[in-house]
Amino acid sequence: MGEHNSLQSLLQNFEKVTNCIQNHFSNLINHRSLPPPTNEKSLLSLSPSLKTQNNPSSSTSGSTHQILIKGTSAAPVAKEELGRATWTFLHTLAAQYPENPTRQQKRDVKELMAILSRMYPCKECSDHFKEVLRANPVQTGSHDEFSQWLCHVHNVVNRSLGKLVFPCERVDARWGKLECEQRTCDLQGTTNFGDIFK
Ligand SMILES: Cc1cc2nc3c(=O)[nH]c(=O)nc-3n(C[C@H](O)[C@H](O)[C@H](O)COP(=O)(O)OP(=O)(O)OC[C@H]3O[C@@H](n4cnc5c(N)ncnc54)[C@H](O)[C@@H]3O)c2cc1C
Repeated sequence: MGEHNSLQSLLQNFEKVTNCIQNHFSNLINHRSLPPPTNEKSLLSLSPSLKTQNNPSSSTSGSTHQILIKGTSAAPVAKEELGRATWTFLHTLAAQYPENPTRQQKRDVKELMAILSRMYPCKECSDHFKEVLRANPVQTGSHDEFSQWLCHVHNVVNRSLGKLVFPCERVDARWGKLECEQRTCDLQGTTNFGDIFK
């Protein structure tokens, strides 16, 4: 009888601990999901071929392979967050832009800016950026030219948003190359045959 009671209280304690862990996890999951979860479940479907490719040992039985992410949906990205990420990308690219770019690199950078002005996923921003590009054609002649040009157009956007202007003589101190071992992050064309055909 005594043994039975202590086993029962042990099981009750175990249940409390598992409930507590479950609550923590569901709080964590709900915290990530913005906007608030609906009754719908988000489905992330993997095609059978993809699943087997990525994990050949996985079972392929059944007609569908679905991961159910209960009550979660990807949080929307704020315009500011997207802007900061894009400027980080662009200034890092400028930091790695070579002193003597190839013709292809010059073309690519111009095209990238043109595409950005058409496809940047904020219409108000891309419309404004089109005008900025028209008034300030991309300067691609060298590392200094491109990074100073980018700093200048970023300042044009800053001004239009009532933000402080950044001192462009400090752009190389603010933005560095991507941290990477053994030059594996160098822009394509800086260390290969591309340079021969400049
Ligand atoms: C092409 C483009 C167009 C955009 N157009 C709009 C728009 O029309 N309307 C809108 O609301 N938002 C727009 N944005 C977003 C906006 O520019 C900011 O990214 C956003 O408001 C967040 O600003 P932030 O103050 O965090 O710093 P950000 O402007 O994002 O800058 C990030 C960091 O870059 C550094 N920095 C700032 N200025 C310079 C500079 N001139 N040169 C080098 N480094 C600098 C600073 O350290 C700063 O913290 C645009 C973004 C991009 C990439």
